[in-house]
Amino acid sequence: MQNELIGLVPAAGIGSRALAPHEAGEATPKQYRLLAGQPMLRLAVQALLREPRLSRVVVAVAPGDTTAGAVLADLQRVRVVSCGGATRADTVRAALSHAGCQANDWVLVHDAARPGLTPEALGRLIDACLLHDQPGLLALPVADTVKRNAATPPSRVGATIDREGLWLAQTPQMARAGMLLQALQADLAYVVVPTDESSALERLGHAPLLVRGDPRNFKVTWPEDFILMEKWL
Ligand SMILES: Nc1ccn([C@@H]2O[C@H](COP(=O)(O)OP(=O)(O)OP(=O)(O)O)[C@@H](O)[C@H]2O)c(=O)n1
Ligand SMILES: C[C@](O)(CO)[C@H](O)COP(=O)(O)O
Repeated sequence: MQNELIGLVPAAGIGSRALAPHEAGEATPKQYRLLAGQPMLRLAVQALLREPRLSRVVVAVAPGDTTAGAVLADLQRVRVVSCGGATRADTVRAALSHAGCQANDWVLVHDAARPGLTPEALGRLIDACLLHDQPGLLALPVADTVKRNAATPPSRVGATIDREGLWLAQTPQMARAGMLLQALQADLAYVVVPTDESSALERLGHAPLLVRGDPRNFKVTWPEDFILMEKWL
């Protein structure tokens, strides 16, 4: 049997940085906020489903979350699992165990907060990983001059960082399911939690491929990002 390509969307975050200062803690998690009339999670899942090589998409939500089931109910090839954890890495690790995939299947982990994923960028990532039989991720070379903040407030420049060779990581990040699960399990021994799948793989000595992403695939993180993403969409 051929190895499956499976989308995995961690969607158990609360979107704290997306809250405007006046918004209460009761606000809707950002993945369910509407963009062009559609919940952001639904748009991110649909972006994956547009790729015919993906056999299915698994969406991992926080225990007790009933919203995802409702907003994704009519989509084929989608399964919601309630195994969200305290960090994104915890959510992805648990979802891998619930996804029913074989060790050699490919998993494409994609943020619910990146609804602007283009079919071209997704296709590039899959082509590269399959061609080289290597894990990989979408990313963009840093275009701006990079500053490090000084240690003491107020914010001021502590140093200018050489941007040569620096890339900003996006998602999807693609790897064999077995390799990724092993990396995320090994990672439990570290104090610093990996913020993406690539970091976990790097700690095991892997060097995921950097595949050119797309500016439209930015992560909706701050309140003003909703307006920008809506314009793109
Ligand atoms: N415990 C967590 C934390 C994050 N995520 C998911 O990881 C993706 C990227 O995370 P981010 O954009 O940082 O989302 P939040 O953690 O929700 O945002 P914030 O850090 O601002 O609270 C999102 O799809 C988010 O739902 C998750 O599944 N489980
Ligand atoms: C995985 C990721 O989107 C890569 O840029 C990012 O690391 C996740 O966001 P977070 O802010 O680190 O949770």
